[in-house]
Amino acid sequence: MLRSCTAGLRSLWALRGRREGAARLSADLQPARRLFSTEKAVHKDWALPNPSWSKDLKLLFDQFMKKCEDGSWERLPSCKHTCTYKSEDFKTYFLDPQLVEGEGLSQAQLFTRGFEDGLGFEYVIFNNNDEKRTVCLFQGGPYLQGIPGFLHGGAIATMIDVAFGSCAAISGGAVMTANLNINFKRPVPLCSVLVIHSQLDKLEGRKLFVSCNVRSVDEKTLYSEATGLFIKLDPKKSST
Ligand SMILES: CCCCCCCC/C=C\CCCCCCCC(=O)SCCNC(=O)CCNC(=O)[C@H](O)C(C)(C)COP(=O)(O)OP(=O)(O)OC[C@H]1O[C@@H](n2cnc3c(N)ncnc32)[C@H](O)[C@@H]1OP(=O)(O)O
Repeated sequence: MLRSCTAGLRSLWALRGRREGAARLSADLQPARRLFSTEKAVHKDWALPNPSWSKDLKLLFDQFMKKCEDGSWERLPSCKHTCTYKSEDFKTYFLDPQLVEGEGLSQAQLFTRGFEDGLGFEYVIFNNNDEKRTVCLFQGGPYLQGIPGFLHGGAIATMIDVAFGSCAAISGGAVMTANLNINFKRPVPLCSVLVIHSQLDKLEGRKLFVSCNVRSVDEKTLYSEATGLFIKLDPKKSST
């Protein structure tokens, strides 16, 4: 079931014009930290198989878990309510203390994890840190329909953005999407499994250029190709 979102949450990341000084932030963020820390109680990892996962998705998951055994790949855990992975910079520099007053962040959750099992985004991301690439295994559920029987392009774009974000974060840490370009080449049947291969192509100062292809499980069908630009957040800039 889709959950409701407060007006405050909608502006969560649109905070560049309202940044506070670092000293003031560290004092004012105390309520925010309390909110985040209470969420540790529900620290479930959603990037693990559940009964809605198809045979294909489970099979691929097992294959990649095997690749993790020698340390070359790692599975990224995924939490619904709070980010634990390299997200401290976001909290430190981008969280508006005003947002956490009242109901604020208590209802915040990751967009892609806001659906009941199997209805929305079912996915897991594996990182290869040495090769600076990721593989995202994604099953798009019935609530992500666009054209009848097919996945909504926005859902594909969302998943590409998430996969890119993880790939860019390998080298960039706290990054944000600046640009996404997607070529949708074939419609994706609803509830099918997609494999998104992302890689870092170029690192230029704070700019991380990434690209990906989105394929069927057997790799025979190329559904989409995309490129993206991510910017490593600059703490000096963001605290002025
Ligand atoms: C991704 C997270 C990964 C880490 C976190 C791990 C947690 C994991 C947990 C859970 C996974 C969840 C994953 C979610 C993934 C979703 C991500 C999103 O949806 S992000 C929301 C949408 N994006 C925005 O709202 C940005 C809005 N834009 C901005 O805030 C700024 O424009 C920003 C930060 C992108 C850049 O601003 P400046 O002030 O820091 O930097 P300036 O000086 O403007 O640009 C730096 C360089 O980049 C170029 N640049 C900037 N934007 C460009 C653009 N659109 N196209 C081309 N070049 C651009 C500039 O020309 C400049 O280049 P020159 O250094 O001069 O060569």
